[in-house]
Formats: sequence, C-alpha cells, structure tokens
Amino acid sequence: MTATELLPPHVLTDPDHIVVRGVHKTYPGAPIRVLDDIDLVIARGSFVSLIGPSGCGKSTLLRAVAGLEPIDGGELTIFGATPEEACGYKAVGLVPQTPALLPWRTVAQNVSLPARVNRRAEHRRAARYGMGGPARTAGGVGTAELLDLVGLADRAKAYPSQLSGGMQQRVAIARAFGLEPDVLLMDEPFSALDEFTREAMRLHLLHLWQRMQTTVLFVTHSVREAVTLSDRVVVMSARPGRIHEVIDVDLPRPRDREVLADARLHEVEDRVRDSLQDAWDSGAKPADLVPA
Ligand SMILES: Nc1ncnc2c1ncn2[C@@H]1O[C@H](COP(=O)(O)OP(=O)(O)OP(=O)(O)O)[C@@H](O)[C@H]1O
Repeated sequence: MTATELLPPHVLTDPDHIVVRGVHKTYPGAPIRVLDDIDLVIARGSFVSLIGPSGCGKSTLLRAVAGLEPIDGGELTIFGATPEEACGYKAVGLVPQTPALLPWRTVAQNVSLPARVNRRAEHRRAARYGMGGPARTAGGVGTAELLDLVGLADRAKAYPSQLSGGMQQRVAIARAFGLEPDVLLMDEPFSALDEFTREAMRLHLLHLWQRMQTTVLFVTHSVREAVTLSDRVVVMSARPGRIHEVIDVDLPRPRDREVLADARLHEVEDRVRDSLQDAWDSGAKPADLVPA
C-alpha cells in the first residue's frame, strides 16, 4: 500500500495525475511574477525534469508542489489532493541538494530510521482516524535492498563521515525512496558531484525509480541529465517564470549504455539546448526590471 492509497477517497479525484493549472506567484517586493500561468500535467509514475535559466522559478515550483510555498492563484493537485493533504499523508518526499545525514547513525540506520518513525506515526494516525491497518508495505523494499540498489550494500555499517560526497548522496536517495513516497521531488541532487559520479548516480536513480514506480519531478541544470533520466523535459523561461516548452524523450527504457550511445539521444539533447536558448532569449533580462 502506498501513501496515496491511504488518502481518503474524496480527495483522490484524479488518482493518475499531478495537475498544475494557471499557477502564479509573486514574491513580496519582486517586480515580476516568479511563476506565471504555469500549466503542467504529470502522469503518475513518470519521470519529469525541470530545466531553465537560473532564477526562472524551478525550485519555487518544486516547493509549491511540496506544499512548502504558497501560490497566489491557480490550481495545484497531487492525484486530486492538495499539496498539504498529500504531504500530511507522507505521499510527497523531497531530496535537497545536500544529503543532510545524521552523523551519529550508520548508513543502514540513516536509511531505515525515517521510515520506521513514519510508520509509527501512521499507526497512531490509523488508530486515531480509523483509516485501516499498517501502511506502506506494498513496495516492500527493505534497507538492505535499497542499499544494494544504490551500490552501497557493503557500507551498511559505515558512518557518513567515512563516505565520499557521492556515497552520502546515494544514502540520502535510498532514504527518500525508503519512505515510499508516491511523488519524489529532487532539487539538483547531484549538483555537488563530479561528472563521473553523476553518471553513476543517474543509473542508481533509474534503478530505484523503476523498482519503486515513484513519480519523480527533478530539477537540474544539466541537459544530459534531464534527457538521460526523463520521460519529459520541461523547459522554463525566466522573468517571468513560464513553461517555454515540454519535450518528450522518446527513448527506450531501460536507458542502458546502448541507448545512451544512440544518436537519437543527442538529437533530443540538441532540441533541449535550442529550446533553452529560445527560453533565454524570450525572458526579460535582470537589467530590464525595476523593483516594485
Ligand atoms: N523566498 C524568496 N523570497 C523572495 N524571492 C525569492 C525567494 N525564493 C526565490 N526567490 C527569487 O525567485 C526567483 C526564482 O528563484 P528559484 O530559486 O525558484 O529559481 P531557480 O530556477 O530554482 O534558480 P536556480 O537555477 O538558480 O536554482 C529568483 O529571482 C529568486 O531570487
């Protein structure tokens, strides 16, 4: 059973989509909308990347989906529930840029502890609201398997300080999937890593995503990363933050080495690069704007 299956049926009006419709937002004192008329439909189980110039509102949109950033108008629903409802039921997880592990816990404990704490909270909630029995058993992915999926099976007893940055981020990603969220929001999770480690991380992430069937919304500055990972790449433009273009990545899965060497991958990358250039050309430049 996944988290949204625990949501009361009345909020699950659209169990198959995250819907963002006409969403807009302006930060207080800012001269222009950070999000302007954002329309996006994300199919359940898909992998979608957001890419665009710095400051175009990618993180703001991600935080809005996470229920951490209020919007000024429009509609935003996660399988029919509001972001607040979805977060209340732990249906949404967030992986930040830095891993934020507990230094005094081992790798295995860092991965298993949040899930155990959550399960206790769910038991309490179930007892209080009569929502049914124990939750989150369907994915059934234990700590050992999660660590195996991110290539850290042999480091279960190590402490974070004994790991490289890339390994720590893999632990953070295993932990996030261990919570079995229906939606995982990832804000440039590999930005601090070198290109070689990033490549390995992409493969680990794809393994986990395929195994867990989580819906992923992924912010990145890397065209290669967006195309390699995603079903769809959402190109945003800045000032105001708008969706410039949504590009389907019609490449087979699994995205193994053969697929990644295919000429079609480079064609899609070129399309995304051209779109980014257009997006950059179409947005107002910082010097054009006068603060309100
Ligand atoms: N809490 C805030 N208060 C005021 N302005 C903010 C706040 N958070 C972000 N901004 C502004 O909103 C704009 C969009 O920020 P956001 O972080 O969403 O962009 P981004 O596309 O994720 O950028 P980057 O790629 O550089 O991480 C920026 O101009 C930023 O300065």
